[in-house]
Amino acid sequence: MKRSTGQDRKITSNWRSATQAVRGGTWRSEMGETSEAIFMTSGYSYDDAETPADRFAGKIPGMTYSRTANPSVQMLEERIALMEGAEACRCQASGMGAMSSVMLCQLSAGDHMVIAKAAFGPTRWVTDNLLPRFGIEVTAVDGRDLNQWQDAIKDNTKLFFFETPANPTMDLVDIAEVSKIAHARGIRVVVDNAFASVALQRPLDHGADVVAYAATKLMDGSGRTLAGAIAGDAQFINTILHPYTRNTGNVLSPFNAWVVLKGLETLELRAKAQAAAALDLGAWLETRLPRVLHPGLASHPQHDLVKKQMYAAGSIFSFEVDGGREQAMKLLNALQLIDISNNIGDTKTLMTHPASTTHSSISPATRAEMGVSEGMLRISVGLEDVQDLKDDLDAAMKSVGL
Ligand SMILES: N[C@@H](CCOC(=O)CCC(=O)O)C(=O)O
Repeated sequence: MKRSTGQDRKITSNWRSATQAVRGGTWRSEMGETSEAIFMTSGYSYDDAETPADRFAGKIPGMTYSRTANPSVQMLEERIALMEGAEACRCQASGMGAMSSVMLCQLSAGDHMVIAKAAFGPTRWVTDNLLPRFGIEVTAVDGRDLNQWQDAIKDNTKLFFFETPANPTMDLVDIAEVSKIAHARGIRVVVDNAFASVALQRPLDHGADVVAYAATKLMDGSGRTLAGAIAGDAQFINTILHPYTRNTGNVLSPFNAWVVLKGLETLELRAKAQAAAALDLGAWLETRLPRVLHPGLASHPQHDLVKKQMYAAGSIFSFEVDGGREQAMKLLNALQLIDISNNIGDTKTLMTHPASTTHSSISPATRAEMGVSEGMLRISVGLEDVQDLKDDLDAAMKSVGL
């Protein structure tokens, strides 16, 4: 591959996904390094005074300051855009940096947005507490019900936002149908795709306008760094999102961008292997517990939607124990191998009690409304041998009478 081949869309858009994940976006320095370079610099220097003036004026391309652009971050942005089938991408400092930016960059006082009520706790904190402070109205709907999306639309509705699968209820949203409803009224559709990842679901292919990520999760894949990303059409990314992030400073560090670049190289292998392990574990757990919420299982009410919009149901699922918070905590405490951890998308299997961790920032009433019960546990399946995970869960469940 030549030095700038990875940045040439005429070439890279013809590559298949595995090739894009390994080589897309790569821009080599004059040293010809094979691994992407980490440009740990905040600023840039110029050979003459006219060059920065021309770059700031947009007359010539080039870096000016790492809050605006950085070569390592730009390589990651191009790779993600390519993999998503998007025209452009901008990275953010964290997943919630991405979610808050994608809302705040396009909404103004007097606007209205609709969110699927089953969502990550801090996302609901932003929509329920922060946006109303700036005069932005939010309606939360059951994302599974197309009529509720339709009925929630007002003359000032600008944005539909949803997670699919949703954290941690595993509700799915029909991306194509909800996008049709939105587009009929000129509403932009943003999908938080962190639970699936681009390896298992490409929301833009199904009609969504923008895809947003905690790249912290499966994109990094080894639980090393916080990162966020937003991909979509060039007009939105470059003229609506970028001025917002450039001037408010929610940007990714070059080192963290490099970590995610390396993670993307193995994303497809990991996502598929972890999804297969999660399905195996979910089917086994279903023989032991009354309620396993896994869209890949035939028992999930939206199982058919997986076939329509996902390659596989993903590596994360939830289940419930009858004994509420007390029994859920005891089960976690009895684990020997699986980590008690409120994160997802790691090669290590992680389990958490959402009501007391990832969804603790929202009220008990909102949690109940979205279906996050006190007895719910969420598992993010890693790359260990599935039998070892079953043995660990089996012992823990027996110790709490399950
Ligand atoms: N999306 C992840 C991130 C876990 O984040 C936290 O546990 C922090 C929650 C907070 O800020 O309130 C997940 O769901 O695991």
